[in-house]
Amino acid sequence: MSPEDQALARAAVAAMRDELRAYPKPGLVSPVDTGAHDDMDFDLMCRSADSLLQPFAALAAAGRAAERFEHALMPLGIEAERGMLAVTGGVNTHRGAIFSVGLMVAALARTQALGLEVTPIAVREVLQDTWGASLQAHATRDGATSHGAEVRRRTGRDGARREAALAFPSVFETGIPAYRAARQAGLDDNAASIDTLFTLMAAVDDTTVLYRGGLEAGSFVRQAAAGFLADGGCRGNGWFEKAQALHRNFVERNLSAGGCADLLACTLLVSRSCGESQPQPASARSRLSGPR
Ligand SMILES: CC(C)(COP(=O)(O)OP(=O)(O)OC[C@H]1O[C@@H](n2cnc3c(N)ncnc32)[C@H](O[C@H]2O[C@H](COP(=O)(O)OP(=O)(O)OP(=O)(O)O)[C@@H](O)[C@H]2O)[C@@H]1O)[C@@H](O)C(=O)NCCC(=O)NCCS
Ligand SMILES: Nc1ncnc2[nH]cnc12
Repeated sequence: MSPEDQALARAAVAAMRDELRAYPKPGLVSPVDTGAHDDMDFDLMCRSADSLLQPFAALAAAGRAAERFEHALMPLGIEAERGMLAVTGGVNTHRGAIFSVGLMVAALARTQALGLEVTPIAVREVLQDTWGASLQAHATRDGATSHGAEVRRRTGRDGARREAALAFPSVFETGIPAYRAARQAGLDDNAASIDTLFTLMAAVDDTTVLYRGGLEAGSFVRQAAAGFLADGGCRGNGWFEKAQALHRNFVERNLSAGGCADLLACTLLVSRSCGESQPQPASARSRLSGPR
């Protein structure tokens, strides 16, 4: 594995840790509380993210060499899932992230290897050209016993595998533009991440929500997120308290959009790898972010 592969793996884990640190995220785990989860907390999730350093470096190396999804990327992903479950004592902390962030890592590495300028458009095109056909086959593969497959049978809604087959519209058409606009408006990294999370929640069919609460819960999450954004999102007055109130509401309803959290991590990884997020001066940070 090259130093470039290792750097990409470190960037991926950093993006996942930043997603974890962001607060307030409705129903999700953060340093403040465990949200709507009784089997995982912030420390466990950080250990889970850290366990992915070596697997992501291996995925970067495989991606750089344009190795095939079925023969290289998928077995590496399954191996990473095994490692994660060993670290967490069997709790599914990051199965979705291994898949989505792992594919971003592979696509970023391949984009570098081709000598292309690393932009969101280039990364998406490389993902599509290199693994698009395999990801489409993966999306329609029958016989999976996952929660996502059960949601598909019960509701007809698709999740992570369809998202990948379409080369992650939620990341490239929703998350990255939202994060870019939020940073350009002067929001600090926490507020921009929360604003992006709400934008994703308003747009995505998240199978973790649909598994727990069915289509009704899916509509509630999308409407709650759209309402927050219509009120100004993280640019509006009192956004922090409003997001905290929604967080409490989601916990009461036992809802949490784990898939959107993964898509936020993908957004942070690709945005930063494409040089889209520069650190801000401390004065702007304290002016725009709510209390932590
Ligand atoms: C492709 C797989 C991810 C399998 O996908 P499938 O949909 O068949 O199965 P699930 O096991 O349900 O996993 C999907 C996970 O993806 C996240 N997700 C959900 N909706 C979306 C979406 N629209 N777009 C993208 N991603 C989405 C989500 O992951 C997060 O939530 C998990 C934790 O949530 P929690 O509520 O706690 O859920 P559980 O523990 O399951 O249940 P309870 O607590 O309620 O009891 C956590 O994983 C987050 O990351 C979905 O869970 C994939 O597994 C696969 O094919 N793997 C093979 C390896 C591979 O190919 N890797 C590729 C390497 S590049
Ligand atoms: N912060 C978080 N809380 C719960 N599930 C998640 N999956 C990925 N990130 C998560």
